[in-house]
Amino acid sequence: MTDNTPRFTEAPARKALGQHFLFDPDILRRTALAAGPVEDRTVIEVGPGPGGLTRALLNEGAAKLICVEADERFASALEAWPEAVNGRLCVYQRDARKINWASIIEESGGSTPVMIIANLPYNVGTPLLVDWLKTGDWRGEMALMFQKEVAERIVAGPGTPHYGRLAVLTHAVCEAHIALTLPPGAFRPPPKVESAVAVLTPLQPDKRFADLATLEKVSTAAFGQRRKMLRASLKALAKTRGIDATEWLEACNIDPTARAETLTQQEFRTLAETLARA
Ligand SMILES: C[S@@+](CC[C@H](N)C(=O)[O-])C[C@H]1O[C@@H](n2cnc3c(N)ncnc32)[C@H](O)[C@@H]1O
Repeated sequence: MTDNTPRFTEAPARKALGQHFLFDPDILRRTALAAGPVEDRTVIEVGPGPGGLTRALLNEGAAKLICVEADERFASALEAWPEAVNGRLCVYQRDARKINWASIIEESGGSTPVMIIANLPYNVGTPLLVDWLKTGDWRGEMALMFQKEVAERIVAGPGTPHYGRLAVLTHAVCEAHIALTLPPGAFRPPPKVESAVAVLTPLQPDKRFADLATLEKVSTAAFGQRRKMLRASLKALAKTRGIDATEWLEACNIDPTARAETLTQQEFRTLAETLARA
């Protein structure tokens, strides 16, 4: 197998683009396979950089690999790879925050559900994830490298310190666990903190919660003032719908003096459903 991965010294890291690169073949293979086999699948990779994970995904048999990279140095190097020339690798030099994912999947001839596997730039990882969670029809399994604390916020359950909006939104549509934790020294240049790969697997369609927009409003309000009782933290949101927060909570069989961190996924769903009907 040809290895056209440029070496780190050829392209100094750009801090503003959150560039911390992986070169260890074992780590790259484990990341590529963290969400399951990629063989014969269409995969999206955001931020391929010098292409270590890209090469691992191709070596593991991804049928179509769609890469979105903001840095023109890396995008143009990847465009010269033989897989890009023969169409198996599709490179888009773009800002991933501005991508219409459904249209690039169609344009590149990919098949759904599409896996998303990426070592994400720290500053854009969370908004991208929230965007993908809200996308129902084309997204499949995801294996996403974040700073460890963000990965912990994604997989957290009720009553734990990292439980918040991100966990509530994630568990509305996916199961999630941490597959791999990496020390700063695994990257070049090393970041300041540890990193971890969060694996998200879509729930069966009948187990998914459809109204993520309302769920996001409820969880954002509830955790926005996480030390407050729910009757206080949800007061302003309830008012926008002309309802009383205490009555709303009681109608959902939730103690109005409880705090957001104790609510289960089902209780958040019930709150969102009731609010949407108000
Ligand atoms: C943490 S590095 C990962 C690089 C490579 N995947 C690896 O594991 O070695 C993040 C990559 O995302 C790219 N990037 C940063 N912001 C981006 C954006 N908004 N859209 C697309 N790519 C972006 C960076 O240029 C960089 O290549």
